[in-house]
Amino acid sequence: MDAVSTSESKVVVAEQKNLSSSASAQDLRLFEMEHEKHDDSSPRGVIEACIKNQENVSSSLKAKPSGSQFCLSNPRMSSRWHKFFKMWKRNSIKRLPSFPPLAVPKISRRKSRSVRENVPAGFRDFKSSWKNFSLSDLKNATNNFSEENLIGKGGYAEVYKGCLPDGQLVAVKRLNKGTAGEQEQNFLCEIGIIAHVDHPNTARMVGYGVEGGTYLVLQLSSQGSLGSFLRGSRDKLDWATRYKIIFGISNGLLYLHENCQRRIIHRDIKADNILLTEDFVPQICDFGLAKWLPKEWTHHNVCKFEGTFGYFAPEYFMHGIVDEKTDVFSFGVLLLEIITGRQALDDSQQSLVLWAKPLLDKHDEKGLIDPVLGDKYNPKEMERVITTAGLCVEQNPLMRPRMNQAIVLLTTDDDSYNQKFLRRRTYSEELMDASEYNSTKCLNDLKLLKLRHSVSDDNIKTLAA
Ligand SMILES: Nc1ncnc2c1ncn2[C@@H]1O[C@H](COP(=O)(O)OP(=O)(O)OP(=O)(O)O)[C@@H](O)[C@H]1O
Repeated sequence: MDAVSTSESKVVVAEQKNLSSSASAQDLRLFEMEHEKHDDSSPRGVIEACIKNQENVSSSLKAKPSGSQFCLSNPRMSSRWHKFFKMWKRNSIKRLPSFPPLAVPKISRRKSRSVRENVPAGFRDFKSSWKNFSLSDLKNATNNFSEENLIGKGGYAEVYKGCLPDGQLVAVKRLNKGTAGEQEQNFLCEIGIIAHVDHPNTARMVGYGVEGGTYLVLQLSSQGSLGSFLRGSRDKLDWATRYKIIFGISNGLLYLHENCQRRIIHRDIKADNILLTEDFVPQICDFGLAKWLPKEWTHHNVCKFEGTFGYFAPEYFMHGIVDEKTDVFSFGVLLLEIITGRQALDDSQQSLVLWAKPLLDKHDEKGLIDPVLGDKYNPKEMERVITTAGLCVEQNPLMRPRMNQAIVLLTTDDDSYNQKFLRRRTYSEELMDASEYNSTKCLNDLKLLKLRHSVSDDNIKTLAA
């Protein structure tokens, strides 16, 4: 049996909106939360937009639609995503061959063109190749969801290895944690993001199932997760493989942040969410927490504190701020794990960032590098990865590189670029002095966090890293 991967340090620490001590920041957060509810750019927003479109389509066949009739402020819209899910389930059981948004009513060619033009961009690209699996298809594939087929467990789901009748190996993700409503929501969020994602370094979906639960069917990554190599008894990875993995993850993350149709922030970059193909090509998976950010937004504020301890950027747990730099911080933690062979949080809940910071500051490469590697690594590559990791886990987001800069840092020996970046850091350091991310503020916020959520002193130390 394959080793079962678990993410026990996964947390959902509940409402965090009162953490910020400033009233105006809170007001802004509440205002943004209100906007989030009507945000066309979130997965749910797009799904609502789709229903809006579908209703427009059907009414356009019956009567002249009034544009405002379907605006998001219409009270009927509030429960639409739920209606959508119900409709989907109903259609699904009728075994529609493809994802519902493509199943628009039959209309004339001219109307069809105007309908297509009205379909939100994301929905035009929903994969018609996705298969809709019945519950019995999935049971047959996974040997009735047997223990032997269980290959992973996360905070939201259990993942089973499966084999389709044509011999294709798949991973069946059964979203079975939380209430039925939460399962639906997680399912729609994940599917809403993954529909837009198409890159060699992101997980590939084969289909879905909505009968007797909610299921995502993904291509099987036969080497399992990077997490399973970093802990446990599997053979340790050599440096060439580690470097290939680092390069692939950085490309995948750059794609999500900058090159995908929408700006996607993953929010849960960690070793367990990096799958490895037979040839150790890394694929970012688990888009359950991912967020879309409209181009014009600098960042997003979240009201629910979700993610994995050990990978949180300080601005995220202190203020709920989500943007590219929160992913960059988690990517930095991941780099440190790959360099050192240590975990983001060890068995005694000590933070890797806290442990590594003094060594990074002293440029103590020998102290950082995984002893398993001995001297079997490319020193230039190692130096570049260490420098990049150090920058990515900077406490102040301004000092962290964007992913396109991280890739240059990881791949170039051009000292002038590195120096330019490091000079910018000096300026940012000055900014940091004036910023709210000073240690007193940080400790105050952490004490509040402790009071509100019974976080242990050890975790406070960890979070302060
Ligand atoms: N396509 C796949 N191929 C092989 N293994 C997979 C695949 N998808 C998931 N897994 C395994 O299952 C584990 C859990 O999957 P995933 O992270 O998607 O679940 P989750 O409940 O959303 O987790 P999390 O708590 O991180 O949100 C992964 O760490 C990995 O070990």
